[in-house]
Amino acid sequence: MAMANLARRKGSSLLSSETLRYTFSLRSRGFASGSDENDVVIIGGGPGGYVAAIKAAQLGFKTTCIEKRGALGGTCLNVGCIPSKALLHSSHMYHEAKHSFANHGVKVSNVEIDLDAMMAQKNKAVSNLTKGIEGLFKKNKVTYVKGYGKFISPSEVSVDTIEGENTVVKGKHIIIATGSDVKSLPGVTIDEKKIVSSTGALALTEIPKKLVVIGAGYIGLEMGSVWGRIGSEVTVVEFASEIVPTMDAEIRKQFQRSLEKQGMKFKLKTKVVGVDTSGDGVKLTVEPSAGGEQTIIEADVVLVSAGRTPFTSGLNLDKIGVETDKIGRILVNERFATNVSGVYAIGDVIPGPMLAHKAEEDGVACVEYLAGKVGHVDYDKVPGVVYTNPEVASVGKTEEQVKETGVEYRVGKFPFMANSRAKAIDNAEGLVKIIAEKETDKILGVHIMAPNAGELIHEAAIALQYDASSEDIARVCHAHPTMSEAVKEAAMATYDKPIHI
Ligand SMILES: Cc1cc2nc3c(=O)[nH]c(=O)nc-3n(C[C@H](O)[C@H](O)[C@H](O)COP(=O)(O)OP(=O)(O)OC[C@H]3O[C@@H](n4cnc5c(N)ncnc54)[C@H](O)[C@@H]3O)c2cc1C
Ligand SMILES: NC(=O)c1ccc[n+]([C@@H]2O[C@H](COP(=O)([O-])OP(=O)(O)OC[C@H]3O[C@@H](n4cnc5c(N)ncnc54)[C@H](O)[C@@H]3O)[C@@H](O)[C@H]2O)c1
Repeated sequence: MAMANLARRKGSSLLSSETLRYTFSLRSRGFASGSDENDVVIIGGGPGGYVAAIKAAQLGFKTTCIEKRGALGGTCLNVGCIPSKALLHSSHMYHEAKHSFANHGVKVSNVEIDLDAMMAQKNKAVSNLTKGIEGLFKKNKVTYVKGYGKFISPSEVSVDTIEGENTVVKGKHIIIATGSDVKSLPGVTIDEKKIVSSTGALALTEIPKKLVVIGAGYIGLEMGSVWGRIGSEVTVVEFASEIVPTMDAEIRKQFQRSLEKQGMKFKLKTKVVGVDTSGDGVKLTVEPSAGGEQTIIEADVVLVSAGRTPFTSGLNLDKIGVETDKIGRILVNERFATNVSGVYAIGDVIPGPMLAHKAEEDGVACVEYLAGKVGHVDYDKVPGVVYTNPEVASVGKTEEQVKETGVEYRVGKFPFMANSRAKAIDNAEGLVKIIAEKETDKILGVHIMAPNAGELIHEAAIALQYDASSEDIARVCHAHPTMSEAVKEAAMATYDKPIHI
């Protein structure tokens, strides 16, 4: 995705005092007409769709958002980011109480897990947040239609509402934000009881004694951590030769060791070739990815987390002629326009990282372009975080990717073992790794493994966005004692020498 010039974007940003004038200019261009036709219609109310809807309304567009599930927030709020992070936090607290409190002189006895209470807390978090978005729609005057949308023409969407009626929503611009769904595996039928997707894994009613996870990616490692911390024996079967294949190799190796120390078992270079659910549990037949001798793994529950696939089912894309690629992703240009005039797409349904914050950025940029402004998303600088313990966060290129470009580079590292805050709290696993161009010292990638890596990474994200050098970070005064000082020291190690090792 082309990167817009930030300075230009700043220059073109709307001051609130200009909003009225701007809205008037939209009207004079035929927008916000006062008829029942919308300026912008969005199909899908996930992080891409609902953020695009709010931003469009804020820009003066008459906006309608159509969502089929009866709750806003999409996969992320309902069955993704939020419930998984709620369970990760609760299970972490249990694990800490059981295994770490005593080291800090906190004695607790009879630490027990109350699964119903844990699920209730997760459900409360989800429902508060989804209702919050409805509130934001009202505040911003976004019309919310609850139902399944399908194209009748490039400017008309027929909606089967959840009340059982049908209505047609018209728009000058229609944005497809229908997200993604679980990628199924041949011969493995998800029943959300014994064989579950992430959705089922977020709502199990009993702690499985044995959990087998298919796919060592984001979902497998996060959900495997949740259930492993509260008692499941977790085995992860991964087709590739490594876990999270997109991660920097050095960080990935340390990460795998850490998960193994926590009890997670890995069967790498292995594929599932058969599933038998006829007995009490599940029997999985696996064999080496390249073929070979078959073995059986037994499980009470199997989680299928081998990726997600764009969701466009029932939209009638064929009817209006919207082009997709071989794996069903909608093809768009740098302004998120499809090949059909007036139809756009954002989020998980188009190419790029399948992440909530990326979908949000797409949504904002797409409607900014519609408003004649300059949108901005740079897929090379989207941070990624695996919310395990420790967390692993990264932004920019891995060392392997930099090597492939042929650019000469330097690497600076700093372990949390040498960070005073990490030692003070007795949580010093992990490191910061910075990769910078040798000639210019420009930062190319930052990788962090630490308990709060998902928060620490944003300093690096800003640095990358502003083309900073490692010396730029190193010369910024960082508060003491903080984990962030490890980022500064890693930066010092990149262009010169660190102080504390
Ligand atoms: C278990 C799990 C954990 C995750 N954790 C994270 C995380 O921690 N951080 C992160 O960044 N990402 C995470 N993700 C990924 C994140 O959820 C997605 O990247 C994000 O939700 C994509 O947003 P979206 O708006 O493109 O699509 P979605 O969130 O999928 O929203 C699309 C919406 O469109 C609706 N829809 C579809 N078709 C129609 C139709 N025809 N008519 C009306 N409505 C329709 C759907 O009901 C859905 O609500 C996680 C995903 C999962 C499954
Ligand atoms: N923390 C987060 O940001 C977060 C959390 C959860 C999900 N997500 C998003 O949701 C998407 C889907 O998550 P996911 O974990 O399902 O996918 P993933 O792409 O992260 O990982 C899938 C893994 O399954 C492996 N795999 C594929 N086919 C296989 C097979 N037949 N047998 C064994 N292994 C196989 C792949 O090699 C890969 O390692 C992610 O790509 C991510 O974008 C993000």
